[in-house]
Amino acid sequence: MALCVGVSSCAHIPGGAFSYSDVRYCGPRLRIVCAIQSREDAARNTLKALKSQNHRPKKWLGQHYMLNDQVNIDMVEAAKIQPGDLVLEIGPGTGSLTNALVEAGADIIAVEKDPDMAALITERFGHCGQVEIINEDFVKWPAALYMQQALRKRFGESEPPPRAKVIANLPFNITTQVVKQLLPLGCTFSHIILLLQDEAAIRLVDASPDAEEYRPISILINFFSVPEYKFRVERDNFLPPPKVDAGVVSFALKQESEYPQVSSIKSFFTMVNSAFNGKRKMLRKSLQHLHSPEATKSALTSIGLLETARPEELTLDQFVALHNTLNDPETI
Ligand SMILES: C[S@@+](CC[C@H](N)C(=O)[O-])C[C@H]1O[C@@H](n2cnc3c(N)ncnc32)[C@H](O)[C@@H]1O
Repeated sequence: MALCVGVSSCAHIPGGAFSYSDVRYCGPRLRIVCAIQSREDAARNTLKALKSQNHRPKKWLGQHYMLNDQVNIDMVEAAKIQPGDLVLEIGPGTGSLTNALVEAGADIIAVEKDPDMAALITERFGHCGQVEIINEDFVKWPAALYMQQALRKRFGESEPPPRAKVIANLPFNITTQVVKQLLPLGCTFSHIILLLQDEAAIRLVDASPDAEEYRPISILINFFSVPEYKFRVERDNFLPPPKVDAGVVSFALKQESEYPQVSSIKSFFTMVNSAFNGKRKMLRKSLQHLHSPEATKSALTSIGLLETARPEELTLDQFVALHNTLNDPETI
């Protein structure tokens, strides 16, 4: 538990607010926590920061800024941030979520694509040893490599190897890409907390074959993580308000030893993607460029399914069994 033992300095931050630094006791070490603005000022400061830069939110970058600091605090709580945690934030924008992370005592690596916002957040948090700002497009940024190096630099070769967390009020247009990019990185990240379009949030956590939008990404999510829908966020909490409400989702990432046992992850997902290419087609047809229809029929019946099975009828475990049966020469 972080115990604030004294205010040590006070500084002005863009947007007219005052921030302060304090000293916290965090387990074995004392830690300086900086740049905390008063909670009720979050919306006002976001507006002022944008105005001071004459900044109009850029639609093509999905810039919908959070005005309700309680949402930021709830996201930080959902990520179970502890003082000293290393956190990757995607798209910090004006820094309202960054501020909540700083307040929780995290060290933050914030990747922002918009140079204007990167400059604004550098001005706001550059003085603070807790925040490193990187002006890059996240989808082209080598997240695993950079974060592994950052973990080693902070924690050395300690055992078990420490993992970072990811938190983001994500631009909606890169949601799927980010999920696909980050979920297989269970040796680097332990938890990923994302604020998404509510419809996407519900769809991503509901990976049962009965779900309307059961797709390869549903299989991918459950293969690499344990997803959980956390809470809904009404659209009027954002500036400008988006056309739809949002929702917060948490993914607890599995480590490699916890993945379902398949002989090759690559060939497993090749099979899953091929299966759904022919959605509503029987698997014996959609998989015929990988396995003969006879082999698929025989594998399906040997794992207790009908030889007419279609991809939307199979659970993750059944896909795993199908893959392993089809790829084990002795069982066919
Ligand atoms: C929905 S806003 C969230 C801003 C801020 N975190 C908040 O909660 O108010 C999304 C942010 O992501 C940034 N962004 C958009 N595409 C990005 C990308 N490919 N890589 C990194 N940042 C991106 C935008 O410039 C914007 O600052």
